[in-house]
Amino acid sequence: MKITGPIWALGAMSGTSLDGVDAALLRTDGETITSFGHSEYRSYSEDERASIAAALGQWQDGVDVPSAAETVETVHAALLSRLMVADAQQVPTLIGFHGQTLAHDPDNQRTHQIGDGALLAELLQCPVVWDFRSADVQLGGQGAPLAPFFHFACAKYLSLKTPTVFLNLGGVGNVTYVDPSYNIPEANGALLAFDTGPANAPINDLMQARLGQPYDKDGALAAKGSANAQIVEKFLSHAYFHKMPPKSLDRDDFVQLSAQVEQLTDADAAATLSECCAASVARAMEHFPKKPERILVCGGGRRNPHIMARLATLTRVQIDNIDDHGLDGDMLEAQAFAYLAVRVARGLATSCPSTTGVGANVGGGTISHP
Ligand SMILES: Nc1ncnc2c1ncn2[C@@H]1O[C@H](COP(=O)(O)OP(=O)(O)OP(=O)(O)O)[C@@H](O)[C@H]1O
Ligand SMILES: CC(=O)N[C@H]1[C@@H]2OC[C@@H](O2)[C@@H](O)[C@@H]1O[C@H](C)C(=O)O
Repeated sequence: MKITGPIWALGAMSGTSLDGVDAALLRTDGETITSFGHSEYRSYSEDERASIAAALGQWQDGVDVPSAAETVETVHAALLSRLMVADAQQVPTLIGFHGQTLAHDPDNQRTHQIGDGALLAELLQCPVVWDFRSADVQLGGQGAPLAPFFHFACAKYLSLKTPTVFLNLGGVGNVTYVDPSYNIPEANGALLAFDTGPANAPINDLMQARLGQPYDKDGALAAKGSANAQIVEKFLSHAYFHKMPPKSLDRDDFVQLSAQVEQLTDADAAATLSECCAASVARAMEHFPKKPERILVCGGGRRNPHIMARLATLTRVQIDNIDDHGLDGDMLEAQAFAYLAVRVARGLATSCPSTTGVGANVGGGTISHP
């Protein structure tokens, strides 16, 4: 398809925290953000979440995967079809569909997202860009994070002038260091991105297992406890923190952390896991070329005042909720995949050496037409 100017694109992401699907409209030419459109969130029901959780870690479309893939496809189809007709002024001509990551192992050049984009293209009667990560990992990259080019565009949209960090606190945490004084995102020094460590996933798992709740609302439980310093120290000695970026994580790469807090009270366990999240972001600061002026936090973790306070203390950098800058911190990832879809359709790169460690700029993603 030929794209000669800004179009409305619809992006969707089902993230590693397994809470639900975000979908958002964005008007862009794949370089500049023209405007942000409607968005909607659809949480997974307990059964849907359980079907996906049961398939985590699987590489093949085996016995459990079809039901998880079907869940992902059905929920996306319903949500996306609503947004396609939400506003006659925002009708999308392209969809960016991330799917749900079940497993991620870039060292062995593999990553697995479920959800069939070709099927969605048929159902929605709209071209769908999907399978964004495979090309990058096959070429030796990390395949993640992929939001950095979009973060660069957001920095321009916000007219930022100084080095800024975008921090996403989802199931896993990831950062993009942006120096907006450069004109092209691929330029060396303009972008550096990597996963910081586990963020909400271990906290959610703890809350579910011990209290039958999906997450630690407002960090209330963590705020009542004390972090176990030994466990945090051991966590920070993990080889991942000694690796140079770019680097990325699978949701459950730190699964041993959950076992380590087993003996702690609920509150101390939540405080310890929250501290690990904040401490791993503080560690990430070591890799940035310059001290950023501020960290703009997006993703569900920005709603956790306990983690936000610990971030401010540990990083000694101003921590801002990205919403206070006029963006919607819940929707950045969905918007990122709308943006990346347009880039794929235009043959532009979606990752580069400083964002995924791939040898040269890569345009990932497959386009399926109805
Ligand atoms: N009020 C709140 N208090 C504490 N935590 C919250 C709150 N609201 C959301 N969260 C956390 O944020 C999570 C959702 O975050 P988000 O939607 O950014 O994750 P995701 O997109 O699934 O993950 P990823 O970025 O890893 O793909 C919830 O599962 C919960 O842990
Ligand atoms: C393999 C995979 O799905 N990774 C996700 C995950 O969730 C957060 C972090 O880990 C990030 O690297 C990535 O998602 C975002 C959207 C990204 O690619 O930028």
